[in-house]
Amino acid sequence: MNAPPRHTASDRASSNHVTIFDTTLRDGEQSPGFTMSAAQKIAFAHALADLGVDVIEAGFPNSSPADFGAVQTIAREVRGASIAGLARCHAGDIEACARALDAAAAPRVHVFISTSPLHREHKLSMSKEQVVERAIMAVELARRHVDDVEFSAEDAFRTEREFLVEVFEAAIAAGARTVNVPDTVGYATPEEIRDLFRFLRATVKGADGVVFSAHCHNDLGLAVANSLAAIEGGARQVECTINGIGERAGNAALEELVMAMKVRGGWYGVDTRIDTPKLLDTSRLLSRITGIQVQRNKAIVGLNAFAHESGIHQHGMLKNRDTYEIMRPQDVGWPDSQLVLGRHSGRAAVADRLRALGHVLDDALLDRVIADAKALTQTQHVIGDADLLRLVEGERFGPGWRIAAMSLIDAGQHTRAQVELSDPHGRRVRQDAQGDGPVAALFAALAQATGVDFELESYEVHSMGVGRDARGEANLSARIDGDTLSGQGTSRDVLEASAIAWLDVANRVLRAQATQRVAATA
Ligand SMILES: CC(=O)SCCNC(=O)CCNC(=O)[C@H](O)C(C)(C)COP(=O)(O)OP(=O)(O)OC[C@H]1O[C@@H](n2cnc3c(N)ncnc32)[C@H](O)[C@@H]1OP(=O)(O)O
Ligand SMILES: CC(C)C(=O)C(=O)O
Ligand SMILES: [Mg+2]
Repeated sequence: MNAPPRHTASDRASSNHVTIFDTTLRDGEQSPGFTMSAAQKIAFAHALADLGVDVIEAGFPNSSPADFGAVQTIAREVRGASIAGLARCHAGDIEACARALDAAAAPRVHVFISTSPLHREHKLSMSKEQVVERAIMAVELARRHVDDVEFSAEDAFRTEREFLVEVFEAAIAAGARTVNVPDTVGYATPEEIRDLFRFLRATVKGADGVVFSAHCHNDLGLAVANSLAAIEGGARQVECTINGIGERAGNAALEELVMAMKVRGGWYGVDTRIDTPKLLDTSRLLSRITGIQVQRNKAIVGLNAFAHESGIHQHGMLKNRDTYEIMRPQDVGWPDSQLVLGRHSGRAAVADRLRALGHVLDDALLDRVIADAKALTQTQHVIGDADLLRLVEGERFGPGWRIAAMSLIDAGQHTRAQVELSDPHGRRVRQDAQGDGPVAALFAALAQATGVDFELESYEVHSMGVGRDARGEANLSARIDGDTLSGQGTSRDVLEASAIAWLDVANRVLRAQATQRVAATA
């Protein structure tokens, strides 16, 4: 214990480095739906250290034996970041916190007490004098165990300014190195927060020797904006969480704060140690652990953060990415931006995607494929590569056989499939066949109906799209006359997607046969 901190508090207070204090495992974990097991907390703490956060608030050790154990293991195993534990201004909490942090290379005890009139009167039943006494007791006791002590004035934003100054001065005199100014209920606006930090830094005795920290909640959706305003006001630590999880509407989202500081570095003039290309993986790890996904339009890590569907934006992106992107997707861990083809897409994006798939179409053919694609968006939201290729082949060579109807009947050890196919000339063919399972029965019926048969080299089905628009995509390939032909199909029903993929191959075989016949008679 008592290992010297890597930088003194006054170094950090005056530098342009903003300390990233991650509280995903404490404020995040204490909110409904985000409780984690000890093993999950430990795995996530390693990911946070890898990401480059400066302080990991690992939990509230006196809240339960499980949290004590998790904080203790994190303190023993995780290196590269300070490990903090939370404690009330309560001797038992502080002793437990110090014990849990015993093996940490850089331990921090974080003590807190409410200072606002509302909390003093209704929650703590304490006078101002009692709150100050408790704060001093707690910081002094924590300092007997560790050098690095943080003091938080819970509900600071709704506290009388002169009393806040008094409490912080007492905490600093007792040995606190970081003083945290939480907007516990997310009530502040950016202008007010900036002003409060400027006031505190100018007024509190000993302010130059400590780091001022912001801890903003998101009840009005202002947590990130308020944290950035606090930095403008002189805060040099921000408390935040991955994906913005935390009490009620959450805390400031780490990934948003860090990227705002990076992308708008010229404005804020500060930096962090975060290895930003790891942001997406860290966010996804948290989603896997908690089972809660971020919304598609979430900044930085949502599925739409670098996806463009509308034609005007896609056209701009293809000319110069800066038209519609303020950062590179790779800077936060995405492989690239995505131009999604859908109802709002235009010619430039369709032509570009087709070029990437090896098809350069003349204007007339491209117009027809675009019209077909727009028609397809009546029944599906997203046009995948398989859809686009089938539309091109359909326009070039005629659409070939299509599924008009299909059904499957479980007949004990076998399955019977019945298919009805149609073609653009009005021909219809109906066939049924038996197989070991639904896929075998279906493919046998298709082979008999079309007169084309082949052995599959590969066959796989996976999902594409999400929610109401989730679809199955089937991909298969077959070796025919020395060539490998592949077929793709999409549908809400994976068996129908498989049948479409099978017919995709059969139609190519039939077209090739027709072309050979024409050549032979010419
Ligand atoms: C803004 C925040 O995020 S604060 C952190 C919130 N996190 C949590 O509460 C998660 C962990 N909490 C717990 O596991 C439990 O609440 C415990 C173990 C801390 C306490 O449990 P209990 O002893 O059953 O008390 P309970 O939760 O009902 O009430 C809290 C008590 O702490 C007191 N208290 C609250 N904050 C503080 C504080 N900062 N310093 C001193 N005492 C405090 C309350 O006045 C109340 O005291 P009382 O029991 O004498 O009335
Ligand atoms: C414990 C403190 C820092 C807190 O989480 C809050 O005030 O929101
Ligand atoms: Mg909080």
